[in-house]
Amino acid sequence: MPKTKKKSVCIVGSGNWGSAIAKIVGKNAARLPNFEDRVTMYVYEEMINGKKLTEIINETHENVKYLPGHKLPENVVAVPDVCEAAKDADILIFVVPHQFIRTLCSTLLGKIKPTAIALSLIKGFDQKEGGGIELISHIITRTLKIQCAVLMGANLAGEVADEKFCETTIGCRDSHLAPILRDIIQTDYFRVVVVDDEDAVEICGALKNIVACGAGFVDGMSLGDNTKAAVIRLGLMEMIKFVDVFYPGCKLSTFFESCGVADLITTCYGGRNRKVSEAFVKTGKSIAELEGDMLNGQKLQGPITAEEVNYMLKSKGMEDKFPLFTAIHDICVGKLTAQQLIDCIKNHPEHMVKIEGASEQTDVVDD
Ligand SMILES: NC(=O)c1ccc[n+]([C@@H]2O[C@H](COP(=O)([O-])OP(=O)(O)OC[C@H]3O[C@@H](n4cnc5c(N)ncnc54)[C@H](O)[C@@H]3O)[C@@H](O)[C@H]2O)c1
Ligand SMILES: O=P(O)(O)OC[C@H](O)CO
Repeated sequence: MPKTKKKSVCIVGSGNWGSAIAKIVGKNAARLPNFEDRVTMYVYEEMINGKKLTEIINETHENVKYLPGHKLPENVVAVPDVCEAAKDADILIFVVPHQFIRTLCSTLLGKIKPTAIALSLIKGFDQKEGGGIELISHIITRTLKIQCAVLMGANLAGEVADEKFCETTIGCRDSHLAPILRDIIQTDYFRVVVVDDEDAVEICGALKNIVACGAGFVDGMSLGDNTKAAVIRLGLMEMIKFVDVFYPGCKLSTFFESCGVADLITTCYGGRNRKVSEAFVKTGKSIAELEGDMLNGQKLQGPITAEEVNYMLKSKGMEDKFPLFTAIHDICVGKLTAQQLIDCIKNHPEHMVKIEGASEQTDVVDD
């Protein structure tokens, strides 16, 4: 029987989530016979107390800046040059803040194996000229001409690194590739469900970050749990509508996977977007300033995603159909105050009589 060639894995990114996933992928690669032991991890180089972060990671096996307190497996090797890190990889796991993906893809063009496949863990979109958005996995496929599946879920990096039980969703249309991706990711505490609805999985991961900002504004104003639940529910309804309108053919069932309602909940309670948005209301500082003050180099995705979505909604004249997404964007850029959030959603299009045959208008009886 011919032996199947072992697959080599590269993790493109080494932030908070990149490092947490490196812990899992490194252990799985060393444990499973189908993968090369050595996993490369592209690290955007920076100096920490006069020493290169790559050197610190390779010597101490800890990403002291983005995931302090957690040991990475010794077979995970930090590499500062992305082309060097990716050149031999059969599987490229992309996990950088979404604002950096275009540049990274241009750098990698022509420098990777043509047979490589990608898995994107990146939550966000990119603006397309002329008023649209592009999914990050589509950018990877279009630029690098390789297949790209996605992984999204209720996965706060710190909790995953602590090995607390959670679920995740892989969106992959290729039935041959799906089990390979599942195997490199799954552990007994990190359980994987694979669905074929790739685009919806990715869109859920991006849009929930906008809703998390809304949840943070509500917390900042101490409006309580009922209001926060309303924002989360309206956010979910806008997420579903967004997919329905712009990506028809996706499945409603995808919203009930970890990438949907579960990620929405965890981000609206424990995420960075929520935390910074709460501080935005309480301190009056700008989002950019708070990101710098509070996140030690980690990056917020919600406000930029709100801007990307708004760019598209505006160009299509559809801002009023998505009042929550629109209000959150307007608050982030200072066009509205957080206190105006509730005014924007109290007449939400979701608030209607949902009984077939009933009139939307209250009948007025003349006397
Ligand atoms: N952190 C989480 O809990 C979590 C969980 C699930 C998904 N995600 C998603 O994963 C993606 C990556 O998030 P993260 O938490 O790993 O990153 P992060 O927020 O920790 O971002 C910091 C990373 O960006 C890198 N960086 C800074 N400037 C750069 C540049 N110019 N070019 C390339 N890289 C640069 C830094 O070196 C660092 O590795 C995001 O889309 C995020 O939404 C995050
Ligand atoms: O910390 P956030 O708000 O970027 O959210 C992190 C993850 O996406 C949660 O799954």
